Amino acid sequence: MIIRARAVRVEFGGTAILDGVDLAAGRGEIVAVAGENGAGKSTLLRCLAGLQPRAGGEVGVLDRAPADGPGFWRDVVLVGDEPAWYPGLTVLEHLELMASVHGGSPRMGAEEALEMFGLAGRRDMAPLAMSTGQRQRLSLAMALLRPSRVLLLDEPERGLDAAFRARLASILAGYAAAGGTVVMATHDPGMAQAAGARLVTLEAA
Ligand SMILES: Nc1ncnc2c1ncn2[C@@H]1O[C@H](COP(=O)(O)OP(=O)(O)OP(=O)(O)O)[C@@H](O)[C@H]1O
Repeated sequence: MIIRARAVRVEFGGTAILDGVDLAAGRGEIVAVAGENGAGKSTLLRCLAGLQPRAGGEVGVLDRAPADGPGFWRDVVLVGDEPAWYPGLTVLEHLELMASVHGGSPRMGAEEALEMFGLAGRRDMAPLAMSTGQRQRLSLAMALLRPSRVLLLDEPERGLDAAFRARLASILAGYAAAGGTVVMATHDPGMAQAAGARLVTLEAA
């Protein structure tokens, strides 16, 4: 198993938000976590990313405990809240920066990412001058350009139009077909199904 969470418990202020949560994802698998607002999907993803202290249970990612350190983030990509954009850098330059930081082995070139994510016409813009959905496309493009083995996505469909959600489903299916593992929180079961995801529902604790 690439990802294994067992009996996870998270508390905020003494109240359990997650209790007895199990989740597993293998190589080449996409797991979509559904559930009502507040069920704890983002919290679970943060546990998998090693960013959320647990009151109980175990979490393993790539056979080790997730830890917020460079070794971990070389294999794992988390796309959650909107990232901070670098002032003065264009859309293309953000992608080039990501490609160069990741040591000459990006999963695709910056130009290819622009095409794949429908941003070719926005290449010279500042990210903050783009729409919400366009900025989400750029977040995803930067995540998919990096070499990785695990993608953790928190509502990746956020702000995306229907046509691009369909494209995202096929991009994620391709990532999994190449051996990657995806866990995503989502409110779009159709997109999850189109990606070939296994759907699990998180009940509020
Ligand atoms: N830092 C925090 N302090 C206190 N409570 C928190 C904190 N973070 C999250 N919570 C609570 O934990 C619960 C789960 O939140 P979480 O964001 O994980 O839910 P979610 O399933 O991702 O929801 P949504 O579908 O709205 O994104 C919520 O009730 C929220 O209020």
